[in-house]
Amino acid sequence: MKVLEIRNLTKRFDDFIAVDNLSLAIEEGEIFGFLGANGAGKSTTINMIASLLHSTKGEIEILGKNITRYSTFAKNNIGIVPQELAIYEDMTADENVSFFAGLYGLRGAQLKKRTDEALEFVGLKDKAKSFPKNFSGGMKRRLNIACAIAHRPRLLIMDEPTVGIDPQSRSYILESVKKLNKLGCTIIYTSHYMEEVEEICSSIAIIDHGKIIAEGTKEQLKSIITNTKDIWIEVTSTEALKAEKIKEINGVNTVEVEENLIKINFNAEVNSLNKVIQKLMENDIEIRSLDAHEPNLETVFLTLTGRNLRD
Ligand SMILES: Nc1ncnc2c1ncn2[C@@H]1O[C@H](COP(=O)(O)OP(=O)(O)OP(=O)(O)O)[C@@H](O)[C@H]1O
Repeated sequence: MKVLEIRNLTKRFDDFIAVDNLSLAIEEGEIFGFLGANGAGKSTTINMIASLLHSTKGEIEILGKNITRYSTFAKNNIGIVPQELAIYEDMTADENVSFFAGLYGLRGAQLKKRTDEALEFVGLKDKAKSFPKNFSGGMKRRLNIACAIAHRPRLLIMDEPTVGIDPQSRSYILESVKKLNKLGCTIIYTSHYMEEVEEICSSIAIIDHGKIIAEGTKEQLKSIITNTKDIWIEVTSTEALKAEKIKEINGVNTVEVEENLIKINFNAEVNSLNKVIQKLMENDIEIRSLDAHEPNLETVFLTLTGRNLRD
């Protein structure tokens, strides 16, 4: 069963095309990673799925029903954890959750029960009567999640839910995502943290300039780049290094410099390592060690878009 199907979705802001004829389908039970650099079009797409923004063209179906024609059905089956926190600081935690659950039509004993369950789920039951203005960033995020799940949506959309929070809350959120998914909720998860996406997502789409440029399981995405290899060169100093000079070498796809580490992605069919080493020696850059690395999602992203996910 497809929880979400998007066909030829386009969003224009005047002359600018933020989402460009995008098609996508998500099967029930997935944790779907939606990856893209800043400005790639993720939030615009998500806002159209959540009916917060009108599309210029195209169709969106939730559980087989068009979201414009069946707007109440769509609303009741979607939960959204927005990038910006959407909680009221001067309402207690349980009042916040009840308020949002109430917007989905829950009332009386059921509203109370679902509110308690949602707070318990995110580990804030003992804070039900506290005000979020006294919460840490991570606790506010968790409350935001409780507000989005109390009405038990079949599809939960999480837009960068772990930005700027402590590691403990972060792992709490990741565990809750997995637990929610086991309970039958399908999840769309956007993040700038590639390792999070590798850890929890069963399938992934990469969006760039409003278009899906790759889609599949982690393994499928990694297999796109079997014709490349990653070599990390540790040097004593990168001060004299001109990364562009290395990038010019035939067979070098990307070069990243992190402190004393140079990460190079090569085309496996061209032997360019000798030339790279020669270039480093010419610039009096002393090599400490050299390691071959398995490609990860970061490499896939870099190879396909020519950019880091976090710029
Ligand atoms: N209301 C708007 N009017 C004009 N341009 C917009 C509007 N909203 C978004 N854009 C543009 O559309 C593009 C896509 O933006 P969007 O917020 O969807 O990107 P994103 O992938 O979610 O990025 P981020 O990771 O920064 O949230 C950007 O270039 C942005 O400037």
